[in-house]
Amino acid sequence: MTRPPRRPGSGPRPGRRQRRPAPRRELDGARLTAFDVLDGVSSRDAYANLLLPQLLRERAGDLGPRDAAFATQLAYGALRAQGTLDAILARLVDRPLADLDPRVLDLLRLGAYQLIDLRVPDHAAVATTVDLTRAVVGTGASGLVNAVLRKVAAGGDRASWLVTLGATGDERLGLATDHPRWIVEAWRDALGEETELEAALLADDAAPEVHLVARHIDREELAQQSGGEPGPWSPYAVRLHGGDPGRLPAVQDGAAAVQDEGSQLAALALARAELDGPDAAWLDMCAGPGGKAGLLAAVRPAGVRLTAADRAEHRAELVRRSLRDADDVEVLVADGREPPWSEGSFDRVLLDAPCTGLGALRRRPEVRWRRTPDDVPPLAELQTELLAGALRSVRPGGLVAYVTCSPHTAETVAVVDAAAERDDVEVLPVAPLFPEVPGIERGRYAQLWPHRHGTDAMFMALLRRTPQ
Ligand SMILES: C[S@@+](CC[C@H](N)C(=O)[O-])C[C@H]1O[C@@H](n2cnc3c(N)ncnc32)[C@H](O)[C@@H]1O
Repeated sequence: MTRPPRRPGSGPRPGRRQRRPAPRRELDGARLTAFDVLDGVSSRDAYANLLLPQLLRERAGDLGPRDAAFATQLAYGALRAQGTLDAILARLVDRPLADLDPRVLDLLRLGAYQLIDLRVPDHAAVATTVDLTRAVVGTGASGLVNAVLRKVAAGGDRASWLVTLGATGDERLGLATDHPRWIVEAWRDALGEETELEAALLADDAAPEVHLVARHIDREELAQQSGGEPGPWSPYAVRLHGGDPGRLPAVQDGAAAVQDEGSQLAALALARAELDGPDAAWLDMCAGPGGKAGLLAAVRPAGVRLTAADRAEHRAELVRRSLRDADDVEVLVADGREPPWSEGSFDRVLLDAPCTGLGALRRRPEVRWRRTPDDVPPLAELQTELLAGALRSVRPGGLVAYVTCSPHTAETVAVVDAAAERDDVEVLPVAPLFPEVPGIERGRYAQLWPHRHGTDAMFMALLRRTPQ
């Protein structure tokens, strides 16, 4: 094990007489880093996918690659498994979990995760968590942590605990696959059948591969440079099995970028669809941070001008960076519900709408516990208004691609079905644009799934504003 990273406030307090420290095992840097991620998520609403890489960068001198990988597994795994861990801990702690010091609860989650899901020996999981408790909370809390974790260990692994918890139906499915019950129900509804549901939820609980998009580099060359393989669906995708994509020359110089293969297909749906009449002005209406705009800029035919807009200034700035080397692009700060451009200005419009993100939970492990069903109706209202704005922005005969990284019916089929009731709107089927991708039909629309396609659960619909 490498040296544990120093944390602010962990040194001796000035002005106090130093007692000789009791001999103690060295703190485990990977576990400490995982704890710091859980603590940031609980106490400051941090995003684990931003905080963890930052901590790993800051502590690179102290943590070796194996420590970094273990810290990632621990932090992401314990965050994903929070519902199951809390159900177990609630059985063993003699007060509501909300009454515990939040740091103690996070330490219990970290220890319990190692016991029920990882093959960490009981004594190592318990002893390292007790050491960590002494260091970050104090000796007073370590007795409780020790006692509770011993009971978790005595209860066996996750499968045994599921039996002990006695859950059935959707509750069991949620506990087995790390999803709150309302998301289990939303995925069942979106899948439209039962047989694949558990596989879909399990795939949504696994760590995703990193996908690259080859924007201005031959993808075979990118595959060679990165040690990855061409993706099965997008002609621009390379799938990586490890390594830090930020170190690749092609990513550093903007010729390639990190982008889920499903997001690539969503941008390609707009670019591939046939269009009658002029085809010179494209709009990405909700473009921040610029992933799909970057691919659209790279694949558009010569002579097409791309406008990319976002309501948030800082997101528009990220789009500017993503498009820094592209000619004939314009980046605007604009609200798609009340756009500054004239009606019918564009031939093709991409609306990658703000959504719950239920299709990208693999990348944001804590989001499944942060989101609630109450988030859905206001987002559906915003999506409906934005789709009306997109249809106003496109010329008669032009195309709108409506995309979300959520499969939730209220954010997908319901929004597009309602728009399609208009006399001047026609639905175009998406699946024929991707004959090489099996199993994407969702009625007239398309839906990607982690268990079928190894991508985020992206939804895509294509609408044509019919000439009147
Ligand atoms: C799903 S993200 C878009 C991701 C982006 N297309 C990409 O591939 O990188 C949705 C974006 O919509 C923006 N947004 C939210 N409300 C908006 C509005 N009323 N008008 C324009 N943009 C909006 C958000 O700031 C966010 O950047």
